Amino acid sequence: MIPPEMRLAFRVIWGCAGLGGRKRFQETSLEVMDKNSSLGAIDGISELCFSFGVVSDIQYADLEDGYNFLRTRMRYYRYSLHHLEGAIEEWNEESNHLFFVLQLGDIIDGFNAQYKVSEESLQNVLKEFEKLKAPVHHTWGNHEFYNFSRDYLRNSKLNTKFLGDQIAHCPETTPSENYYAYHFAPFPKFRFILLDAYDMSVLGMDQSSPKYQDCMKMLKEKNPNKELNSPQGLSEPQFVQYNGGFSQDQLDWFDAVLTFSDTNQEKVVVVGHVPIHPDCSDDTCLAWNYRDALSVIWSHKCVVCFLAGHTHDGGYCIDTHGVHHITLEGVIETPPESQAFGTVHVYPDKMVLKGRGRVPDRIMYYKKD
Ligand SMILES: Nc1ncnc2c1ncn2[C@@H]1O[C@H](COP(=O)(O)OP(=O)(O)O)[C@@H](O)[C@H]1O
Repeated sequence: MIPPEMRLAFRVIWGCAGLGGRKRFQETSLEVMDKNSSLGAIDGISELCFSFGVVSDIQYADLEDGYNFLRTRMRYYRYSLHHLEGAIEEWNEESNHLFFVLQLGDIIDGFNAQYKVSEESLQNVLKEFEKLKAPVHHTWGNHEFYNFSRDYLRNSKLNTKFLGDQIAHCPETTPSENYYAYHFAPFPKFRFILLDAYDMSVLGMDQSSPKYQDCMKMLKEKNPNKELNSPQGLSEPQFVQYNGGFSQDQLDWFDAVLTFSDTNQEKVVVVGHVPIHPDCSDDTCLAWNYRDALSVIWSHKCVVCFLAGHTHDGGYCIDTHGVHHITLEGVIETPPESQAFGTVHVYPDKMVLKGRGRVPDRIMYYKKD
């Protein structure tokens, strides 16, 4: 489904020519290339289709700055809201071609729950997002579950499943209500899939449910430590409580959507809070069954990239199947003098991430058929 505010722009673009809006966006495309030397290295004749914003791990709390668990990184709990404010101002300046923003999860910090201010803090952050001229797609991370139950999230403004598309003649591409995942096509031949990386998890779940019991059993089999957040001594260090994974049910749905996209010759961007490739993340921050998600992706040709957050340090790799993996630098560990967000410009042959502050620029060429 195209958000109402995008429909006019969409019609103008699609009315222009072939793979979308060539005349309308050519000027913008050259402007983007000129502004940044590393992007300027690409031949500027490629034409912009649309753009989208990315931001991750805002983790807002009305608290003094403090360290992470390992005391290696400072967290700027209060300033994260100012960083978001700055990002929204810049995105609004790009609003003629910015179709939407992806919020990659951990929107407020778990400390809010301890101080019983989760709802208030969430409102503060959502109030900032309301200033954005484009719609926001929200992903759920571990900190969503430190603050809220899954049932609460389902009925909250963090549930943006209503922005998802339905493919009527292909019912297997409709996600189940058992996990928070959906797909949407903002532009002809481009599809975005939001995955639920805490579908299998011990966070935010009704502890009397069979699913919770199964997940706890699996976690304890993989992690014998008394403290389930500790990866100490594990051969598979991703099996800690603050990570999660994908159910077979969700993976089957994911596979069905990618089959549709392959047939429809689409380019696909996959989004989840938790990274799924060891070369773009710390081993302790990967999804429990990241290999299963990679196998699904690798059995299709349509996936261009996987976008994640969670690790805060950021990361990038291109895997053996030509899929790009970007782990976005977290807003929460970004000092006031810097920034951490980006805009991805989508072209017929590549996607170009224009990073701000700690987020580096990246060029993601599509695989050759
Ligand atoms: N190595 C570790 N050993 C034990 N507990 C840990 C370890 N690393 C993190 N934790 C705990 O796991 C939880 C999540 O860690 P944290 O770094 O805050 O996650 P995030 O990066 O998502 O904010 C916190 O309660 C933290 O204290």
